[in-house]
Amino acid sequence: MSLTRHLGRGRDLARTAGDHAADMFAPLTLIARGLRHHAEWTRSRWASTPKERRGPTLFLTAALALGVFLLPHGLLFALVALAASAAWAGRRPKAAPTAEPDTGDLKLAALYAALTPYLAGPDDISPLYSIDGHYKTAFSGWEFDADGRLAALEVAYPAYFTDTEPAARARIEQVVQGKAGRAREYRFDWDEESNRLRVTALAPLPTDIAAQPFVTAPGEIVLGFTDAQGSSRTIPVLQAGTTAQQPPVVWRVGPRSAEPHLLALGSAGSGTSTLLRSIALQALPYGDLVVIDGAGTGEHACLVNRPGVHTVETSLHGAVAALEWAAKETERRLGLLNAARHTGIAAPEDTTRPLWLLLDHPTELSELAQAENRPDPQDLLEIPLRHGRAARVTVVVAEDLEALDRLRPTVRATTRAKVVLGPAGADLGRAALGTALDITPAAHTPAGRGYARIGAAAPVRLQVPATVDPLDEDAPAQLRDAVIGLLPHRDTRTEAPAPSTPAALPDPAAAVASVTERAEEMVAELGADLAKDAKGVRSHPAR
Ligand SMILES: Nc1ncnc2c1ncn2[C@@H]1O[C@H](COP(=O)(O)OP(=O)(O)OP(=O)(O)O)[C@@H](O)[C@H]1O
Repeated sequence: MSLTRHLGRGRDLARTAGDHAADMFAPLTLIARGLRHHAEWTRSRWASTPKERRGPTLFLTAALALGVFLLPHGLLFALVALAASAAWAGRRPKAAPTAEPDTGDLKLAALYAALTPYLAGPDDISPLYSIDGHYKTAFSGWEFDADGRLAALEVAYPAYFTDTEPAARARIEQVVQGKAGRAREYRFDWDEESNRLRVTALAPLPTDIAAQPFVTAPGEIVLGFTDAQGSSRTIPVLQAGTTAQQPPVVWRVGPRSAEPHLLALGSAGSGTSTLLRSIALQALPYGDLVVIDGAGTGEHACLVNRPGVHTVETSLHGAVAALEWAAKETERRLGLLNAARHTGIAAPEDTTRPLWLLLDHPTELSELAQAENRPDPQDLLEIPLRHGRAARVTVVVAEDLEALDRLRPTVRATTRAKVVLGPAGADLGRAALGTALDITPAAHTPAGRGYARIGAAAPVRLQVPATVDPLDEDAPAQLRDAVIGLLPHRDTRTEAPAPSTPAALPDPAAAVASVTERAEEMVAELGADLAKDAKGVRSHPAR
């Protein structure tokens, strides 16, 4: 007989002996389990018995035990009864703890199943995603919030998934948002190098910040507020009666700004006019405004006749006149600034005072202009848009998202600060911001909610401060008062107001001539060798 057979027989014998022993000791095990159960029951009853009743209970038990003991064969009967009841109690298998269905487990399994059709490869030998697979093979980390909602998730995906294609990404993002809850926004961080996707649910942005003076440097405009990731600083703001630190989305304007003009797009009622009003209130203490309300809804009527507001136009005729003046004013400023730069003298004060052209729904006027065969207001914006940065002229255009195609290429190309408000589909959002969003918007967004992109930076979330129309009687009185408090009055201007009507401003050619004259005088004083430079000033026409 070979050694292997010996070993095999030995194993069989040992297994048989073990089985016999288990059978033999089974009743004892049963009784022991029952006794343990009885002991636990007794302990819990004792613990739940009030202290004052413990003495009598103990006394009654001892009396019963003594009675049983004194009975003929009482002890024997008691032991048999105890063993029988222990055997009965021990017979019942210990009730498995009723496992609460883990909702997190169910949610992750559902998400895994939903992702499988998009991420499974039919020819994959060891697939991360398969019909009978488990989510733990693909999900490497997850977090749930206090309400049991998915807060963060890290997902691995196969290398063959086309993660560079926006459409493929969008499909996965839609599935994740659908399963994790459409009421929230999610940030999708695609790590293409390691084939991992990190999903983070984003907390809603505060909607209770009203219009107020913001702590910023001149030339900085607070477009709204974002999350900590979207801003490098915080500013103090009055919020719900207290001062809180909030991260602002700041847009810098002026000659050193790489994004001197802004385009705000949004669906109807999403809050683009409110954003324009918020910008106007922040710009007014340091600059002058020309407002064109193309929709003619009178939403900017609160600015009429305010110091620093040249005009608020709602008609095509008025808009064309104001924009023609703005184009000439841009040229006048450029001419004076160029001349001042050549001669080394300080530029006249009225050339350095910021001028803001705020246009709400200009495409409506463009259509009207086309029908009436009049100059298109958008064409008149060309000079301020192209040369506004040097001339301290800033253009802000607010338009309906649907009218994006009706905006002139110059307007779209030169407005390098972008805002999109309200629900925008992935394609429209990308067209408006010039890049794909790595955040999927929530199904319902409050007014003034959207995304901002300053230049080539990544888009950030944005909530515009509640800057309601003070003439809107439906708006809360508190919010209206906040705006009224910020509207300038004659005695609250921080700087001398610029001429109140466009016609009152000096003629650009005359102004250039006067600076040239002053330059010539200086040149004469400084000597003959500077005379050449003086001729140079004359030969530079105002562009
Ligand atoms: N940031 C905000 N906070 C609170 N309410 C806002 C905000 N933005 C807009 N609203 C409110 O939403 C409504 C619509 O706002 P608004 O008129 O600015 O939208 P819009 O995009 O200009 O709409 P439309 O294009 O139809 O003119 C108004 O009642 C306004 O008070």
